Amino acid sequence: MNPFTFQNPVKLIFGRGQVEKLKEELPRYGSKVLLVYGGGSIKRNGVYDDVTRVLREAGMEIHELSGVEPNPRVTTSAKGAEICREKGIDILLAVGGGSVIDCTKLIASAAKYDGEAWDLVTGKARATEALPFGTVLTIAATGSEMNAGSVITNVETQEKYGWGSPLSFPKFSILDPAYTASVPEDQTVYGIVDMMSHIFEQYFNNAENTPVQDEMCEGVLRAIIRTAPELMKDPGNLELRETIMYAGTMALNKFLEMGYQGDWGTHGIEHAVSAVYDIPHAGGLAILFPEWMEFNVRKGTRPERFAQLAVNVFGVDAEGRSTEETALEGIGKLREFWSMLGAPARLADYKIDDEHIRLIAEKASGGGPVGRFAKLDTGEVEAILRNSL
Ligand SMILES: NC(=O)c1ccc[n+]([C@@H]2O[C@H](COP(=O)([O-])OP(=O)(O)OC[C@H]3O[C@@H](n4cnc5c(N)ncnc54)[C@H](O)[C@@H]3O)[C@@H](O)[C@H]2O)c1
Repeated sequence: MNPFTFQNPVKLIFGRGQVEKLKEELPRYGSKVLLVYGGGSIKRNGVYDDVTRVLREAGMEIHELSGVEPNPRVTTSAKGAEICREKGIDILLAVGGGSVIDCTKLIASAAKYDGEAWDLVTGKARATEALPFGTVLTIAATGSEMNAGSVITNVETQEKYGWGSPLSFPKFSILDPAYTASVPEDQTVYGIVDMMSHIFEQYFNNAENTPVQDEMCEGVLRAIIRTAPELMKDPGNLELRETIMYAGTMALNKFLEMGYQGDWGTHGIEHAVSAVYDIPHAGGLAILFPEWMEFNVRKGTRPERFAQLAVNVFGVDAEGRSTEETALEGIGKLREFWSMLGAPARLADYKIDDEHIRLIAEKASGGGPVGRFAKLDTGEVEAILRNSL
């Protein structure tokens, strides 16, 4: 293990009916709340009514920012920051998925920053102050509800970057599995792909002596793999929703990533793809991850790590197989699993051809090699993208 310091200050409030806890949590920070949400799914499934009722009962003055896009735009965060300054907002409440939460994280810091919100995303400036914010999660996927990361798109420059700061942890997050029951089938699948991808990013690391971390990653993956097919058959089952919701949070609240740093290269490549083509983040990951894995196994980048995943998570029998064969068998099982759920497998599924592949590879590797476990150069990223067409 590498030396590490771990801190996660998010108060996690999990379970049915827990939205009532907003009454205790919000007034700690003041009385003016900016409710941030997306395209309106929360109005159709009753979450908006629940939340606004509790806010009224708590005596909060409610302001709203709606229309946060999937793959949230920097312009929307800038607009939110403006509202915060104009109205003297005390606390933000994100009600939605990763997109709404990520947008809210940037609003919180941009509201206290005297410059362009995009500066905070590119690293040109660092947040030194931020408004507090809480979340009510409505889709199991990103883990944004319990981490300090945020992914923001600049449509004008065709850039999409992850950023974060110690100030962008939510003060609290309320997770009611019943709120995820209305998530449509395709988004449920994307969420499952996303959380599995987060674990893969962490699992592929170069630290030594990480048996506890390995078993934790493998255990969460096995639970997801057991639960997801049942959930696809029975989407209203709240016990299955609960398992998947908890798994999504555990996959990226950094409890799995102590003592090492994960690869995170595939996320970098996907962000470059979805900055150029506005595709769902996890749809891109479902296509790219197996190709990233296969590329590295064939290149000889620690194939034993991929073989360990194959055996311990996908139940591949290593008997009579070489390490490489075991690893490739596991990747085949991952492809089968995601296809069985209905995830896309090729960039062509999104009508993406080779026109901008070089540009995407350059965007992904602009700041140097991509990934930590496997440091890929632009040519190698381009090869993975071409294998994904
Ligand atoms: N901050 C992080 O740690 C992190 C990690 C991974 C990805 N991301 C980013 O998060 C974004 C994706 O977030 P996401 O996967 O949570 O999805 P999302 O927030 O984009 O939501 C996906 C879709 O599901 C709908 N939806 C959400 N809840 C619903 C419900 N209860 N019922 C019906 N429809 C519902 C939304 O309206 C939206 O159309 C991407 O921009 C991605 O890059 C962030």
